[in-house]
Amino acid sequence: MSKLGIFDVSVRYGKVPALTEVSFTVEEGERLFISGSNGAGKTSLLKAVCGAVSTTHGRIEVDGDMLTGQSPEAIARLGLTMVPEGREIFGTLTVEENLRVGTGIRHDTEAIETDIDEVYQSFPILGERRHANAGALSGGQQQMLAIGRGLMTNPKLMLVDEPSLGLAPNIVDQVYETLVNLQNERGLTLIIVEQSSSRAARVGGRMVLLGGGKVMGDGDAATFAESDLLKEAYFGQDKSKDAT
Ligand SMILES: Nc1ncnc2c1ncn2[C@@H]1O[C@H](COP(=O)(O)OP(=O)(O)OP(=O)(O)O)[C@@H](O)[C@H]1O
Repeated sequence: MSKLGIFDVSVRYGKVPALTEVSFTVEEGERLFISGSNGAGKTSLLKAVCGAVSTTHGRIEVDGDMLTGQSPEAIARLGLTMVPEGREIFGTLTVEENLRVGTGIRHDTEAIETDIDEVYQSFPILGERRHANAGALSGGQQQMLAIGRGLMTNPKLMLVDEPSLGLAPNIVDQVYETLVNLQNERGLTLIIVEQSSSRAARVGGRMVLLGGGKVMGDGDAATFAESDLLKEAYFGQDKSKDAT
């Protein structure tokens, strides 16, 4: 089970408000896109859920368990994992070494091997290149590796920060196909930061639109992609530009 509840959450960096009283819930197995312009608070929201930044107000719960105030490790043990923006893989380590990063504290040696095999089943190319340095992989393969590493904790809820960043559109298609397949196979709840509303609309799902650290809209991604609200969130009152 992994119902996520975000209630009146605020985050500040010193005097800079990043999120102001953000509230919404996410159902088990749902696919939710977080969208909004640069600086809207998307990454801060993911980090708050994972415990990587402290909240200054409000609470975050998963299945009624309070996440607020817990360490990132404790939150990961509850079944949440974050795939960071920029992927943060270790280029000088091999693909397999990257998957093993973070398993050092686990004692279930057999389960680790099973988890690695399952990642290779989901991403055959990673299995083929398991002994290659991760830095030698293409951008798309590195994104797959970052997602694969996230799977090593057997998450119920995966938060993915801008998986399309820096990738060619056809590679982005592949990354999303993989994410959707993983979701269908594992019953994952997915929360994905995606700046392109047209991309979110094509993949399909719900969208929470952030603007200036606040929720500006919450609804079907395809409906939002057509709406003025989206342009307002990206460009204030200037609706002449394209937010796609
Ligand atoms: N470590 C930090 N220190 C100070 N201010 C920060 C820090 N991280 C983010 N901010 C500020 O908090 C606000 C929200 O930033 P955040 O990165 O969450 O937005 P975002 O929607 O993810 O933006 P982007 O699309 O550019 O990644 C911005 O005003 C940003 O400048």
